[in-house]
Amino acid sequence: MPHRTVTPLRHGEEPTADPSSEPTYGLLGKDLAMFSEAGFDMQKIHLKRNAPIAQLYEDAIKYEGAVIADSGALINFSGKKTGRSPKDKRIVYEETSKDDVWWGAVNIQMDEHTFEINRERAIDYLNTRDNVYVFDGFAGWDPKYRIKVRVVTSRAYHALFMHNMLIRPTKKELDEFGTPDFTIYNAGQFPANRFTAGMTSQTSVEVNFKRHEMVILGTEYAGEMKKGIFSVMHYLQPVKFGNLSLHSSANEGPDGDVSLFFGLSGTGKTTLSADPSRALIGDDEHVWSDSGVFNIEGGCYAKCVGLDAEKEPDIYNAIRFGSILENVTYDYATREPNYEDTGITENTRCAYPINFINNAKIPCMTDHQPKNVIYLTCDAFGVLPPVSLLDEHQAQFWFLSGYTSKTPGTEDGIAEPTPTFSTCFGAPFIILHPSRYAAMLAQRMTAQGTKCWLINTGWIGGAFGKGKRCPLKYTRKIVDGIHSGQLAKANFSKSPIFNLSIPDAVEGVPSELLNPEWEDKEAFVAQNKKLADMFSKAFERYASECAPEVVAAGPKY
Ligand SMILES: Nc1ncnc2c1ncn2[C@@H]1O[C@H](COP(=O)(O)OP(=O)(O)OP(=O)(O)O)[C@@H](O)[C@H]1O
Ligand SMILES: O=C([O-])CC(=O)C(=O)O
Ligand SMILES: [Ca+2]
Ligand SMILES: [Mn+2]
Repeated sequence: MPHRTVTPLRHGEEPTADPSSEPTYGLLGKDLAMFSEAGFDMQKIHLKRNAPIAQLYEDAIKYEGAVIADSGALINFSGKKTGRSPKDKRIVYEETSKDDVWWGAVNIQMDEHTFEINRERAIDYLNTRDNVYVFDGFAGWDPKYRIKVRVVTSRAYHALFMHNMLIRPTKKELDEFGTPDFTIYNAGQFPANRFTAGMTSQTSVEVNFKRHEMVILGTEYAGEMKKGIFSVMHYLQPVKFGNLSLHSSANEGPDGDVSLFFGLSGTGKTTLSADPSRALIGDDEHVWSDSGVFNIEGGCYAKCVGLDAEKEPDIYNAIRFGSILENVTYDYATREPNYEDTGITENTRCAYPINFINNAKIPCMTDHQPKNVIYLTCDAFGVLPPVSLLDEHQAQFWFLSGYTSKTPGTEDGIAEPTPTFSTCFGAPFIILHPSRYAAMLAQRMTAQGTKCWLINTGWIGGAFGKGKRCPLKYTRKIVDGIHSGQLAKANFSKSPIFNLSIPDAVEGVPSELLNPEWEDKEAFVAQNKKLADMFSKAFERYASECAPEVVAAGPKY
């Protein structure tokens, strides 16, 4: 490609006025025809494929009201929706996947015809835009199991987000990209028609495994795209390859010991996997294959609320040119992001390419099998110990339960700690019956002799309102103790009701902190029972699918 020098522009002049010399088109012949066949008006729309970061910045600033932060990151806003919309997510009922999908509250059915209507609505909308952005990249670092993903969107910010979150192709890979394995049509700026069959709001996020497509209407929250691809992997990896997809972060120590950190949103996957003494494989979505562990993504999507340069330096320093801050407010005079402000949402985020983390392991995969699996839970009841060791049946019980608690303030209408049981630590993303993932996990952990730990990053010394959140510095020490092998050698005592094995000492952590018991012992036991009741109720729906030992590994009283 010959270089073209652009002379200074006059006010209002477009730098890419001549589309034939647009360096980022990169689509010719068959590749271009693919867009016409999909319904795009190629005479009219200005298609920018894998555009350079700088161009996406310019467009986001010009057309979307984005601004540049003092660090060089791009600050964007997602509009009305500032989090995912699980109630508006649907899976198309069709013959190729219908027998594998776990239909119900998590995977809501959509018929094929309605998908066609929404797909056409999305493409019609995109055809009305002057600029349409395409990002072609990969999901999955292991070349054996990766898929080619195409994102088509009307917002430069969405293209940059997926540039950061997918695996970026080399020039050669882009030239030879060919037909994608999966395509996202993101028309999130445009609403779904509420009178279309099955629509309950103006938001619709829908996945069609037969067409290998996803359509987004009525939400501009960028996380929908990332978690949409995760859902695709939760189907493809087990069904096509026999691999286990995981809502977890992963890192590797200097001796090649791999840890997986499972946990629901906000429990600490990103925070705890960023560890200066270990190489980061990834912060949110992985696959445990026959040959090891690989990251699905090319980037991280970190929570920004209360972000502190001293407590989380790796994440703080990753926020620079190329990173996207989402729904973070800023000081108008200095362009400094205000991480304390939750005025727009608690769920402020930053998306950055994983290579912005100093000790990222690139390529983001390992041929070592996990030595430690850590379940993260943020317990607002103040019942669970900061760390405990689970036996193999408890490991399955806690995985299927997927417990954490939401705390007041995070969501509207949450007045007291609200337990959430999100199976496989990620119910909104799973496609198959949870017992299929649980069985694969158990089989792998047993085969590898993997140890399973439960870490409570939530309240200790009392429930929410009385106790305090376990200080991050102590949780980090606990994680260090797991990695050094020190914790496995500790003496353990059993907790009441939940029967968890609690170590008596962890280097750098005050011993009294390790035992969750409150001064008021009666109140502590009552609180244990309250939570245990919730566990038992939540587990009812899985009980018939698991071995009696797994059911028996739950709380007893
Ligand atoms: N003891 C602790 N351990 C871990 N995180 C803590 C602790 N105390 C407070 N935090 C805070 O909790 C939050 C954990 O969020 P994190 O981004 O790691 O969640 P996540 O599991 O990656 O969620 P998601 O899947 O939504 O990305 C951070 O804001 C972190 O600063
Ligand atoms: O998907 C999102 O919006 C953020 C995330 O990682 C999660 O909720 O697990
Ligand atoms: Ca995260
Ligand atoms: Mn996540």
